[in-house]
Amino acid sequence: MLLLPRLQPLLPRLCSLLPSLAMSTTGTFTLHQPLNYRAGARVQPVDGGQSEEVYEPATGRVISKLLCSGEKEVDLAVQSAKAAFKVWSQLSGMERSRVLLEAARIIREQREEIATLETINNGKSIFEARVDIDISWQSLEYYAGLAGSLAGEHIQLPGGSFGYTRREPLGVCVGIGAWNYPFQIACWKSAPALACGNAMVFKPSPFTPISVVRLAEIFTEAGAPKGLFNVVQGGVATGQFLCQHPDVAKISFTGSVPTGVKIMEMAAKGIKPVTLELGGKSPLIIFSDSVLENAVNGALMANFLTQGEVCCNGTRVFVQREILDAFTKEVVKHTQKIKVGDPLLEDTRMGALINRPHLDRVQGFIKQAKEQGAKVLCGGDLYVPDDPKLKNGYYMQPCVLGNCTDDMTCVKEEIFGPVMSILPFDTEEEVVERANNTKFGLAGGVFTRDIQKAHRVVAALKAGMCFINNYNISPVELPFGGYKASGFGRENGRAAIEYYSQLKTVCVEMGDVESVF
Ligand SMILES: NC(=O)c1ccc[n+]([C@@H]2O[C@H](COP(=O)([O-])OP(=O)(O)OC[C@H]3O[C@@H](n4cnc5c(N)ncnc54)[C@H](O)[C@@H]3O)[C@@H](O)[C@H]2O)c1
Ligand SMILES: C[N+](C)(C)CCCC=O
Repeated sequence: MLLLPRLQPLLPRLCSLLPSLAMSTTGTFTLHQPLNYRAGARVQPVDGGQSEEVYEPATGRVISKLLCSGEKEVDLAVQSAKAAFKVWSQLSGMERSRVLLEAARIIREQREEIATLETINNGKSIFEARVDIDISWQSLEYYAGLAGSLAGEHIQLPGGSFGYTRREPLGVCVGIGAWNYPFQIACWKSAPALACGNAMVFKPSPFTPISVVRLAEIFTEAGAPKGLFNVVQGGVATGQFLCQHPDVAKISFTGSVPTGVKIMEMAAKGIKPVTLELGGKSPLIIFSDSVLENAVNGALMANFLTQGEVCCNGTRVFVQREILDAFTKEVVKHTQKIKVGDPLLEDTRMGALINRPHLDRVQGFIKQAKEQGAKVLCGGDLYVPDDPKLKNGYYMQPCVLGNCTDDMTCVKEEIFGPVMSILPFDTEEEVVERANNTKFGLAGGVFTRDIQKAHRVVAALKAGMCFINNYNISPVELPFGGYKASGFGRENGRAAIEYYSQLKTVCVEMGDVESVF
């Protein structure tokens, strides 16, 4: 019941939007409304085939069912986006900006409701879900700010002739999302796409289909043309229909490396540009001259947000040998204090993992780590909360592994769970070489008081998103994306504009035509 007083002022609105949310504590929410959104309304897919159960990770309950969209429904969504694109792309940047600002305002106003939905469907703590929703509306505000200033160049040519460039939208963009940050991923994709004048069809992960439909409703409420942002639900087949659709101009994908490869293959066939935000196994390097408390807090931030299900997590924690014991002792002490349990309770800091198969997979990594010689310094076991309604939830104790070496599976593969591996090192040269010895290149972090060393080391890291003396903060002004197998293209920051627009060059002759013939 802890959230109810906080939700009280919103109750009339919540009751009208999602009747069961107003009554929700963990274990009470159900949703029977359609989960597709097309042409400004929730709809059932015209050719909905397979039905998928949607779970509440905190309890293991089925809370909704989605119908996977087939080829016809995908086509209707794309046609709806195409129609909206005709109108939206003709607006000025300032006009588009106003709609995005209004959407950001509505998200702020409904922060608690959306964060609650996210927590119920994803399993992350309400504390974190609120931060995700804040980052989401900030993304809309940021691109609303840029929309009015998107412009080309004027270039003088001989004899008074000149050229100019126009920054134009691409058309209908497809967004495909992962389940760890459902609402935030949709905002990171839709905000720059819409600011540039595109329309979007978004497919969330079938594990977390719920909150993105709220985003679609909010865009409509904010004054976007009907069809500007559509949602189709489904898994592999629905994603493939989207990627292969001839009227889709661009695909922005967040997910695993193997799926990223398939997306790129499909995009290649249609010569469509792609943005790939893929997985990682990022290094966090802690030098002996770090402020120990900051380094420990940084390592916790780098490993345990969203139950460790974070693409850019710094899961290979390299610690300089002089402080290995002191760092390990502190990090274990703090990890043991992380409150695991009901994600809707205010003091919970780690909720439930996304589903049973994923929890089993993470447990498998820990078992294998032990077999390969790693030592469990804390956590790693399944956690069964006392509250009977949480008995079938997907909980585990956050885990710190010591005695790790670079060749262990837990150090090489993305676990996507709350498992930190500690690796000792001696010299700067050695640690840079080991940190880069991975197929991934999403992120990296350095803790040191030596400013020259900090910049030298991040310059040497082969990773797209580097942190000095912090980790996993996400200002929307900063570009985010990977090197190597972690993908390419950028979300956030001005850089994302490049990936949602194209440049037209216009050459203007002011004199007569001098033919060479
Ligand atoms: N770099 C980032 O920004 C970022 C952010 C979040 C998650 N991730 C990565 O995502 C992975 C976890 O997410 P996941 O399990 O949802 O990934 P996933 O690759 O299994 O699925 C991602 C999305 O792709 C869809 N999909 C699956 N196969 C498809 C196909 N053949 N064609 C079209 N669409 C298809 C899924 O339905 C889902 O919506 C991790 O590897 C994580 O690192 C990366
Ligand atoms: C908001 N974070 C923590 C930087 C995560 C970004 C998305 C990666 O999964």
